[in-house]
Amino acid sequence: MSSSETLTSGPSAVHASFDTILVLDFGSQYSHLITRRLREINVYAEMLPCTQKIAELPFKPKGVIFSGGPYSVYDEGAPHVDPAVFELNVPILGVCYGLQEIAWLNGRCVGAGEKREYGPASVTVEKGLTNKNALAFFKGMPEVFDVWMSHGDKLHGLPNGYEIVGRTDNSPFAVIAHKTEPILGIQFHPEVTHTPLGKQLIKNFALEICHVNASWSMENFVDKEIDRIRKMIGPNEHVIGAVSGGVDSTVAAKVLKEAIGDRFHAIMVDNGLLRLNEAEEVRQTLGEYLGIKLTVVDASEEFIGKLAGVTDPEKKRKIIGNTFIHVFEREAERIVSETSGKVEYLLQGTLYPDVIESISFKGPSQTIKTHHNVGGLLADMKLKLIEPLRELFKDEVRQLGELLGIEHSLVWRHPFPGPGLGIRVLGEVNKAQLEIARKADHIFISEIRAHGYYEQISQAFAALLPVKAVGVMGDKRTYEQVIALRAITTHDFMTADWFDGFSVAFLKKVSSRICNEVNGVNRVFYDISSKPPATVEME
Ligand SMILES: Nc1ncnc2c1ncn2[C@@H]1O[C@H](COP(=O)(O)OP(=O)(O)OP(=O)(O)O)[C@@H](O)[C@H]1O
Ligand SMILES: O=c1[nH]c(=O)c2[nH+]cn([C@@H]3O[C@H](COP(=O)(O)O)[C@@H](O)[C@H]3O)c2[nH]1
Ligand SMILES: NC(=O)CC[C@H](N)C(=O)O
Ligand SMILES: [Mg+2]
Repeated sequence: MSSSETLTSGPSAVHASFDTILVLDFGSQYSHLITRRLREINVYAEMLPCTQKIAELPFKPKGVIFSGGPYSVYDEGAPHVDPAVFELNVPILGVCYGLQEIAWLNGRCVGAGEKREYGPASVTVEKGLTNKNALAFFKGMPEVFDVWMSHGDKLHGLPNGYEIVGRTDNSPFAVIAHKTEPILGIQFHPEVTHTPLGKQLIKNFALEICHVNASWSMENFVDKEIDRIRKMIGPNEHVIGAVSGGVDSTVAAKVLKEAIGDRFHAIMVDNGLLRLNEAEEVRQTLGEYLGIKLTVVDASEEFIGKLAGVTDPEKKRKIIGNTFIHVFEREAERIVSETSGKVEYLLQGTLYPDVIESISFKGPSQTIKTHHNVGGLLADMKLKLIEPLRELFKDEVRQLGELLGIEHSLVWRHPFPGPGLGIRVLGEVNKAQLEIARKADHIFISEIRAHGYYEQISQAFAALLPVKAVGVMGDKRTYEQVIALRAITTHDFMTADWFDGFSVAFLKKVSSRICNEVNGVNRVFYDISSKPPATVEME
């Protein structure tokens, strides 16, 4: 979602207003959890790749955490920090690979262990500790505590200037601390919930060793952000915003509305791939609840025309993404001519996970799907981006939405992808197929709401499969299509489970309503695939 030039936060009030802990990512699948845990205790944290040049840091952190990682520090080509990080003179905590990195840079005392250690272990704090930073790190902790390990390498000695302050049966160097400097390393992972007191340790590092002011909260964030945006835009300019009715763009739009009032122009594109009554409902709710005037641009013929005859999912996604760009280009021109004002900025609802994905040390992962990308507008339209949510996780966005008084149902809406029904009608998309998918989806979601399942599920939809099956209706043979129902639960949409809470009676009702009410369908399947190996959407 975010282009490479926006990897770091750019001009932001955040660092000026909140003490920041920097997490340097060595590619662990848990790296972002460190950031999460800090935010949960009201400490602002940001993650950057471990290769970040310290001289180019856009802010001065109050402390640095080195994450875990899949590599071995002694391997050729293994990632290493810019040694200048030690000259920042701020506390450092190394986690797993991070600990090994500290040991490697200070005496090369790391090698492959005889035994790999995955799972639970128990740390015993050294008796009679006098190390000031270790005492601060263990503040409020019992002498023995459970932790979760995941490593194959280990320290085979102490790095210069360090001492052991905690050990486990298998790891004599489970917790080490520099004798005088505030630098610590731990072999276990405090960020995972399997380390029950891990959050306390992270808190101790941030508050007792880095002495951060733990003031990060949505309340504190929002006023500053609105103020920053207002100043950035100035008193005369207009801003165009792509608004879908989804949580992210709705909250972002509300922030802009607060900042610049009617100089914010919300645009929703009716791409013909929306759900039943969606454009009208979004127009009403945004107007009614948020006082935002939304222009719905009907571009359905354009989208559906361009999709004619295309069956390849990636081609479909690219066509949809590009067509969005054309529509926004035209809209920006229209606003310029109607207001005779300047339109320099485009609002986008980019979230922190989108940013994290693009900064991870692991580098660009293989493209599974091309997400339709309003960020593509950047190059084409010469518009600058305003991304008020680019530092936030989804649950923080929801919190912010509630704080801004956005109606509950809008804040807790399931996500709906930009390409919409275009990727839920599998294979070729045309009006007739869209109509079938739209009706089936409406029945499924209405029943989910009626049965009180909506908030137990992270996302649900019906998809139309491009296959036909034989059936019998009113004594007549039918040869019709198949609807697949999908409902998932997930924390972050990176992995997901299929929802296993539907009652049999519910499934019977949905299936019977779809077959009876939607012409062209004679079978209904329920998708019981998790992600991975499946994905949430089917295309
Ligand atoms: N039909 C649409 N009209 C205008 N903009 C759209 C449309 N669909 C998507 N977008 C833009 O694409 C962005 C990304 O879509 P995405 O679905 O990830 O976010 P969202 O719709 O705001 O929230 P949610 O993830 O809850 O659906 C949106 O924030 C919005 O800016
Ligand atoms: O705005 C979007 N534009 C897209 O192109 C897109 N593709 C998938 N999704 C949503 O992303 C989440 C994960 O979906 P997948 O497991 O199918 O990748 C799910 O919530 C999907 O609905 C999209 N959202
Ligand atoms: N989880 C980690 O950081 C693992 C670090 C290193 N690759 C090891 O196996 O010890
Ligand atoms: Mg959406």
